[in-house]
Amino acid sequence: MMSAAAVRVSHPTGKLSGTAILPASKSEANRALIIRALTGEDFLIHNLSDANDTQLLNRILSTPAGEEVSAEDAGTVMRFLTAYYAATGQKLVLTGTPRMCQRPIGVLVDALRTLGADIEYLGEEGYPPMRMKGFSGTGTNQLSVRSDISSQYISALLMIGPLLPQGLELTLEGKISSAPYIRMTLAQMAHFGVQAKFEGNHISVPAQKYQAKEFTVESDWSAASYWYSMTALAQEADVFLPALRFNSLQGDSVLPELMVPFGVKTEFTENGVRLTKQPKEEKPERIDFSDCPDLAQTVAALAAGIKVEVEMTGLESLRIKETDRIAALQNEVQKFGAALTEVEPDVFKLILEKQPENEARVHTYEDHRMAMAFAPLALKLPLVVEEPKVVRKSYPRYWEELQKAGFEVEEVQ
Ligand SMILES: O=C(O)C1=C[C@@H](OP(=O)(O)O)[C@@H](O)[C@H](O)C1
Ligand SMILES: C=C(OP(=O)(O)O)C(=O)O
Repeated sequence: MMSAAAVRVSHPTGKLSGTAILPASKSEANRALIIRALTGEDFLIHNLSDANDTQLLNRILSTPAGEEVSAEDAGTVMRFLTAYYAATGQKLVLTGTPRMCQRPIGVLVDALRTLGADIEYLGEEGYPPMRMKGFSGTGTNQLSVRSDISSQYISALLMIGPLLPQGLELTLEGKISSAPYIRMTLAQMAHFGVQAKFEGNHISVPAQKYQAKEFTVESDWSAASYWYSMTALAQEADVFLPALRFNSLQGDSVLPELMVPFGVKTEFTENGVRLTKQPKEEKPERIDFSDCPDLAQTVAALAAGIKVEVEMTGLESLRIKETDRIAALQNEVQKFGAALTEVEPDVFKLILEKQPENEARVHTYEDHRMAMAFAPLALKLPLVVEEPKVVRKSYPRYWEELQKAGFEVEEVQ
């Protein structure tokens, strides 16, 4: 199924029940892997994600680096390794997929150069591939970095901060996008014995040593979002998601609150989360995705599927992810009778225009979240998802878990 050109997805009963297995968080796993590499010691990371983004980083870090390393399509791998190779003075070429070479990295490279890294762009200035040429460490420890493009640049810098001779004093300029991911980085650094201070727009990381220590990766709240969407779309639903925690490091754990207006009830139990349907109480208001950009596609697809008009903001960073996610959403929601229109700068309104297509064919733009966000709409009408293998980036078992939940997933051309 993973290699099929497309899958036809349907759900004969529209009723969902049972347990769905989530992948572990690739964000937490990739931070733990980088920090483990920085300690130079071996310790166990439990529940390491089977996501390709994590398996790839684990492979790269556990084998001697050759002359060229590919981060493939994994943003965290590209950004975290750039800082890691800079700080450890490794000399090699860092590249990725053609799309990765269109995802900007200039803010991070400029910051690392200021710290004393020698980095050369091999293609377009500001974009991978880059040649990492060593680290002189003669730079300052004071940095001002734009924080409105990607938090991954900040996380990458923070993780190498304790190893720099004078630590790191980081001033964040502009809006702080994806802020929970910065807090996740600091929380994981604290787990490994490194104390930092985040006040206002300033982060201070004194020079320190990481302590080798086991770490357990939590289940992935971003992946849970697709089960929230399925619960909202099903006629009846009672879904159990094991191992999700209320006190999560992940910003996407806002889902229980965010999904109330869509009619999903969340109960936390000792072993995980139970999702059931409840009446849709109120119309969802304008939703700001600045702190949880990976949930935007889930919500846009769901709103089209349950025919709820919604306003979405905080979407700037979506243009530079696995694909231009705004353009991709605008194309695909149309097939479900909706339109996503920018009504004022950075405010997008999803409105309902016409009847959904019979058996819509969803294009996935090499973006795992396009496949996973639209597949739940099969609870309403059968649909076709192209390039189903894209899910391997973060949730390789996605289609198997759908089948367990009563979906029919059949290979087609
Ligand atoms: O640090 C991380 O693990 C991530 C940060 C976010 O990216 P941006 O900071 O680029 O928004 C998020 O979209 C991505 O899936 C994972
Ligand atoms: C944006 C994502 O990943 P990355 O930026 O790490 O490629 C994602 O998983 O939605």
